[in-house]
Amino acid sequence: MRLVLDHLTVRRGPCPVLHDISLTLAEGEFVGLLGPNGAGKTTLLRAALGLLPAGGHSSIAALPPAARARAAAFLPQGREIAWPMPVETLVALGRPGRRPEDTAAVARAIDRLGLAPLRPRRATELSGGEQARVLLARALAQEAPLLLADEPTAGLDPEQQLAVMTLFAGLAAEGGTVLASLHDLGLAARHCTRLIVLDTGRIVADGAPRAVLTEALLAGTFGIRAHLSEGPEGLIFQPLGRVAR
Ligand SMILES: Nc1ncnc2c1ncn2[C@@H]1O[C@H](COP(=O)(O)OP(=O)(O)OP(=O)(O)O)[C@@H](O)[C@H]1O
Repeated sequence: MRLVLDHLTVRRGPCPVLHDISLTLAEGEFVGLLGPNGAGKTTLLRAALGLLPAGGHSSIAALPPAARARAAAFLPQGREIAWPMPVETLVALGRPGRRPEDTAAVARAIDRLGLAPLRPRRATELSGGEQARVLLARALAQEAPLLLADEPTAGLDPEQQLAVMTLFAGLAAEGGTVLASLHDLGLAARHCTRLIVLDTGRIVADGAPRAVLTEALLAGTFGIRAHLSEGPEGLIFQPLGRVAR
């Protein structure tokens, strides 16, 4: 499902923290939403979903609540689980209902995140990274055509980070639309089909990873210099140092 944002603007107090964002995400795209701390990534995701008051238009926020819940799944930034319930019960919260297809969707989400061994454990007794994967499984159990994820790889070990990026690329390859905020530019460069970079609430770059991650953008927006090359398995990106802005 397409996501269309048209002149989306969010104010916090007197200051706009998201300025006039217009973009269209198509089926089959895995888009990395990048930008330094405070750039507006979380604000954009939440406003697109209608979770924040915003000016302009979002095709998802405009839907009635039930249609919105079917259209879009959201992984918020907060990862702490407060409910002492078994992993399987928590994942099933993403897919309430007792039809066979609901049970199958929950089982698929548990399987996709490699959570089978943790299924009977109490969610509050898992490690931080394990809890993060449980919350992602809950979002995936919705099997919505659009997935918005706020820093989905934060707190995960390298294998699990790669697993999540591969999973998201697979969802896009199957026709889904994925928008994920990311701080790891290497993972974004390698796995995303498109990168959108925010800086102080505005889009400063949008396109294929190789075209977006220029020396000038890395220095001007992120304050870093980096190595970027084409490897046999895709782009290789390694931050090398800070630069004066
Ligand atoms: N409740 C709030 N009240 C006032 N300002 C806010 C509020 N929430 C966020 N902001 C401001 O909005 C701007 C964008 O914040 P946002 O959380 O969207 O950034 P981000 O790109 O997701 O950052 P990070 O990478 O640190 O998670 C920041 O300047 C932040 O200080």
